[in-house]
Amino acid sequence: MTLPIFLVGARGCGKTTVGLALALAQGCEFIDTDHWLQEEVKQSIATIVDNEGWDGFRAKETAALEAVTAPARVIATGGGIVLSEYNRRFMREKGVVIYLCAPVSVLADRLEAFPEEGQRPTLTGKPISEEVSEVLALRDALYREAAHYVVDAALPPEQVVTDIEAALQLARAS
Ligand SMILES: Nc1ncnc2c1ncn2[C@@H]1O[C@H](COP(=O)(O)OP(=O)(O)O)[C@@H](O)[C@H]1O
Ligand SMILES: O=C(O)C1=C[C@@H](OP(=O)(O)O)[C@@H](O)[C@H](O)C1
Ligand SMILES: [Mg+2]
Repeated sequence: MTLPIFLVGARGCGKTTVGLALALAQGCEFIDTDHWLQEEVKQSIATIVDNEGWDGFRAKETAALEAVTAPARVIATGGGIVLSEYNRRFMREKGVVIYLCAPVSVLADRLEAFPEEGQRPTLTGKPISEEVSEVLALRDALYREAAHYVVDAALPPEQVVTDIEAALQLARAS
């Protein structure tokens, strides 16, 4: 049975985009915790945060992570999933965790081009570039703590998929 594959990393690193391509390449099912949750509660993340605050969203996010975790799935998580120690341990124990790592400039360029405000309400109230830099400084160590493998997510999506597949080969051989 194939373990679930969890993709973690900052907003804009490509978890959703690369996750879908990886699932197609591996013949696995693809699930995105944010999409699953928004469909489940019929509300955008921005609305959940408006109504219940970030703590309310984080509790729902953990429940979504638990609900979607199953073998033979590629699971794209939200950028803040690693804030919870429970989530970090859960993913490491249940599957293979890949950190899609990209520099602030790449992340900020992507988020400026495709902000998707309903899915990504501001975390700090600051301009995108400043926010990305501040948030990544706080979270990079958490992504690394959660991950079994780190890949360069600044590369084109097809190359990121190939690099993840190489990491998965290593994981399966060990
Ligand atoms: N490797 C990549 N190269 C170029 N653009 C990318 C790459 N990965 C994602 N993108 C683009 O960046 C934006 C954010 O990607 P997304 O997959 O939603 O990131 P995340 O789910 O990590 O927040 C999208 O518009 C997507 O097309
Ligand atoms: O970084 C974060 O705290 C968040 C990232 C978003 O997902 P993406 O990383 O897919 O944009 C989404 O879960 C929510 O807006 C919170
Ligand atoms: Mg996403």
